[in-house]
Amino acid sequence: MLSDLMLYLVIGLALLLVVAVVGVVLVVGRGRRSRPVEAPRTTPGEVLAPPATPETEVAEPEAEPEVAVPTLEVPERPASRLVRLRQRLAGSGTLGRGLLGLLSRDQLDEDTWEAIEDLLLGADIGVQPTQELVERLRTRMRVEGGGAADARTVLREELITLVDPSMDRGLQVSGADGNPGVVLVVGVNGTGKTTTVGKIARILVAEDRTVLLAAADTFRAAAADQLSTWGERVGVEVIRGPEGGDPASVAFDAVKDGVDRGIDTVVVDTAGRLQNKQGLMDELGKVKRVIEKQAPVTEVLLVLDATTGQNGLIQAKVFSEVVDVTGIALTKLDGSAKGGIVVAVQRQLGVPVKLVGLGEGPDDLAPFDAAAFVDALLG
Ligand SMILES: Nc1nc2c(ncn2[C@@H]2O[C@H](COP(=O)(O)OP(=O)(O)OP(=O)(O)O)[C@@H](O)[C@H]2O)c(=O)[nH]1
Repeated sequence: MLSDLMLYLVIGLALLLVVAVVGVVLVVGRGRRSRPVEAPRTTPGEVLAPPATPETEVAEPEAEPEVAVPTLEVPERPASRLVRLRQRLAGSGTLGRGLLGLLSRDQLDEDTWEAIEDLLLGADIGVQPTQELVERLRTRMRVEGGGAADARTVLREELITLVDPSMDRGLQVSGADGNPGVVLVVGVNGTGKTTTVGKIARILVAEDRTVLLAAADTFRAAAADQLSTWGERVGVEVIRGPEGGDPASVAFDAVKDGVDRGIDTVVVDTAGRLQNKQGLMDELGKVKRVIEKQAPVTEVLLVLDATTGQNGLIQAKVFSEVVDVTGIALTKLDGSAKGGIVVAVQRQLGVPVKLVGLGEGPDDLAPFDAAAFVDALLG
């Protein structure tokens, strides 16, 4: 009897306990859900997702508020970029396919050779290199000729010879005697100069080098902003000056900073207004002289737009007379059916193409390689 009473008492207490626990859980849960969300604090210029409206209820389960940690991008390593060269050029590889089609004909008559010549000239290879190539192709096809496979081998070898695999295409990004390497980037506005500086910074970061960028294009504030954005994405500092200020002073400050801080490479973006040759000569000459009070310039990289054809060659000539150009970055090769400009510009300046721009994406800049380029052309 007494034990029955005790049993009912225990069951009753247990039920009470369960009701109490469920009640507490419900009250706490509701309290949490109705807590207003704090609007995130922003500072000017910060890019954030649209803020949640205060007082709105947040759906369950409640997540810990995310702290916006700026994540740095990890740029692609240069070696894997060459794969893209093949894809991008294959799209506009009319030159390679056209040449192969003609050379594989059973009868290589005069009309065919003329068509081959027209194709080469149309791809901006230039008159002299075209004649040389056609001459060599004629001889070899006569001696070795016959069949599409042979045509491909002969054409590949001769195109590689024309592009010249013996040229040193390494970008000089290292300084001597503890100085940083200084890369001075020159070229007409719109060729992709600022973009190329940003892309070079990414390549250097991918190779674990410390980098500083100098926005010495002080004529357009947007150019410095553009460069700052490139820098922020990979954690590279950008030295800039007041709009309309002296470009040489920005370049000097950046290189001095680079020397003081033991930076590996300083890349200097310049303005390339071609209003007249004397003005350009004065400006670029001063930038280079002033930099060299701190450390020697190790590379003068001329940025050329591959789609501008003969115009690009004229620009190249003017710049090479003003500064001692040591390498060429050929941009927008992805949008050009005129890959032959590589040959023409190297011949004109006697300077190697060291980098090629293959698109607007951040890692669309690849080190140039003669064999990979020809293979990409031939598809
Ligand atoms: N398709 C393609 N577009 C490119 C390439 N390189 C640069 N561009 C584009 O070309 C345009 C001009 O590039 P910028 O870097 O601003 O040219 P810039 O010579 O510095 O000109 P300013 O900034 O006016 O001094 C931009 O829209 C780039 O995205 C490339 O390799 N391929």
